[in-house]
Amino acid sequence: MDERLDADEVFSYFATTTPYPVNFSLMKILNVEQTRALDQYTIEHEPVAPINLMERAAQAFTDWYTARFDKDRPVRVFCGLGNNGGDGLAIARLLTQLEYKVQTYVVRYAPRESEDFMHNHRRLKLIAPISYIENERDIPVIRNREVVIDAILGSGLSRTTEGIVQSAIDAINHSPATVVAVDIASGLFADAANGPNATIIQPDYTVTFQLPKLAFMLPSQSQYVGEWHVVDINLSRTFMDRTPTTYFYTTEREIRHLLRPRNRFSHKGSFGHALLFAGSYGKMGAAVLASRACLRSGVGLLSVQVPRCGYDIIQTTVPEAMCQPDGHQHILTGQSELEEIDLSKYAAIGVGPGIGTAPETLAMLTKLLSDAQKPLVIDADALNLIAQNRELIAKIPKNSILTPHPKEFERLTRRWTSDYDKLGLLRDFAQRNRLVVVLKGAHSAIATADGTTHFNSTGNPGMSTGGTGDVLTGILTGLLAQGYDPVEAAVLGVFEHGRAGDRVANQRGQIGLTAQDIIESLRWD
Ligand SMILES: NC(=O)C1=CN([C@@H]2O[C@H](COP(=O)(O)OP(=O)(O)OC[C@H]3O[C@@H](n4cnc5c(N)ncnc54)[C@H](O)[C@@H]3O)[C@@H](O)[C@H]2O)[C@@H](O)CC1
Ligand SMILES: Nc1ncnc2c1ncn2[C@@H]1O[C@H](COP(=O)(O)OP(=O)(O)O)[C@@H](O)[C@H]1O
Ligand SMILES: [K+]
Repeated sequence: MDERLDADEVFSYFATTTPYPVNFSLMKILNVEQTRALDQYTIEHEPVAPINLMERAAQAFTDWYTARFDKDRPVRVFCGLGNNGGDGLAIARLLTQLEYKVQTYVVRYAPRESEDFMHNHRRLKLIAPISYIENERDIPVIRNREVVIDAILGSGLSRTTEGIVQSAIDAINHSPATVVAVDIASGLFADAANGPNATIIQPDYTVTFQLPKLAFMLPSQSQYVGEWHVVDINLSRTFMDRTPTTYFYTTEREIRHLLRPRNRFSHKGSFGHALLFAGSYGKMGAAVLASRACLRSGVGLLSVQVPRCGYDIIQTTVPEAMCQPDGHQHILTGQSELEEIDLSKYAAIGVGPGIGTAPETLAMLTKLLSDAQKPLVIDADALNLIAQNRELIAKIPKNSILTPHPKEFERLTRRWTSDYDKLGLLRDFAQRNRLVVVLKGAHSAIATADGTTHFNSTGNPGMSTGGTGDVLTGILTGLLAQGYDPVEAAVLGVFEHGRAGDRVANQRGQIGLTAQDIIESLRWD
């Protein structure tokens, strides 16, 4: 895109090239051009002088900082020459005025400074000394217990770091200090892959302005992000609402819009009848977990198709569910022992947890994909079977929800070269096949048929334990049965699955968390 476009032109540029996405997602992830245009639009239309907007940003950062760090911890603020550096200088002034022990350094990598940098430089100079880093000798020794505020480069990064910037970043990374990045770690591209061997700040925290950045969602970038927080600096709501994007971040606000309250006169018929195909000999736990999670997600009625060996297990551990044993003792074949399965009876169908990859199960899945008239939830071994028989992809009912973890997604597509490549693969796969694909992990990414991707905000590493994916399948099947459309079901289900995991982690820590705990912690109000 032409960098010279002004804020209004950016509106019309994106409005004509990007589809307007689903309306329940409020928190957007904008790209670098859009972020710049958002600043510019706010400056022109609020209106607010750029220097006052910078002051607002510095104040928001300082409020965040002072709520967490005591005055007795020495602070070293490293500033570049652009507006990120200007933020750093203003932060140094505000902290000095609050009697923090601040030392400020300007990394002089170029001959020119931004206007607002110079303004804040003059103001800080009046109350505190400023040191300049022009070569390696000027870099201070950074000690334990100190805090480094990294304001060398922000979202204006346009090339890989080098020279004295690189040396300063290396020194900060090798120091024992706690590092807090202003807006984004210096050297990290906000929405594109960094080349190999790039020198980038590795912060403990990133305090970013207004909206999260795409890089924050990606596992490979996490060392350059640390724990991240968004601070509100009142950038134009109008611009954010009107600017189309394909990336969203799901927070509790969106979820409140999605949840449907129950009508006083509702009955179990109002919440759908779900069917789960799950389990095989030795993997009946997956069927139990998915079934219980489905029931805890508000489904009206649940039936479970399991191999004959699973009949007593389901009947005793999930008494609320009806159980239909397969004709086979150990695996699902689709040949029901009792009666022919009439798919039309079910409001939603989930398939995959623990089913294994036997040829008879493949035959059952193939028939299910052809016969199903509604979107399915497809997980685990069902995905592995599809990956081994890729011609089945075209048979998946449109708008079905697929829930691969990264390995399963790789089997369905190919190995990716970077997390950005992976996001592209995910979007294309969902769009081309008209599916909803939940790529699971930290910040699970939900890609939809219209080309948008929703990143989840809940969940924790305690959830990396066997069976949590089966729980998600149960949840999603339960939501589809209640009439949520597939995108809503995926966004809502993934969020609540993670939120339940966070409740458990708060109560008993991450390490002891199990999949069953997640089921017991689900809440929908
Ligand atoms: N524009 C605004 O109104 C606001 C901007 N804010 C701050 O401004 C930042 C963006 O400011 P800028 O656009 O000035 O960007 P930066 O502060 O990131 O600096 C960009 C400058 O550095 C140069 N540069 C880029 N890559 C480099 C590299 N690898 N090595 C050396 N120099 C490099 C660029 O040519 C440009 O001159 C944000 O991250 C945020 O911290 C905040 O104050 C909020 C308001
Ligand atoms: N670090 C993490 N942060 C947030 N959620 C996580 C994390 N690790 C795993 N999860 C969640 O736990 C679930 C794991 O699913 P999956 O890999 O299919 O496990 P399983 O096959 O054992 O059931 C997914 O929903 C995933 O998003
Ligand atoms: K920075």
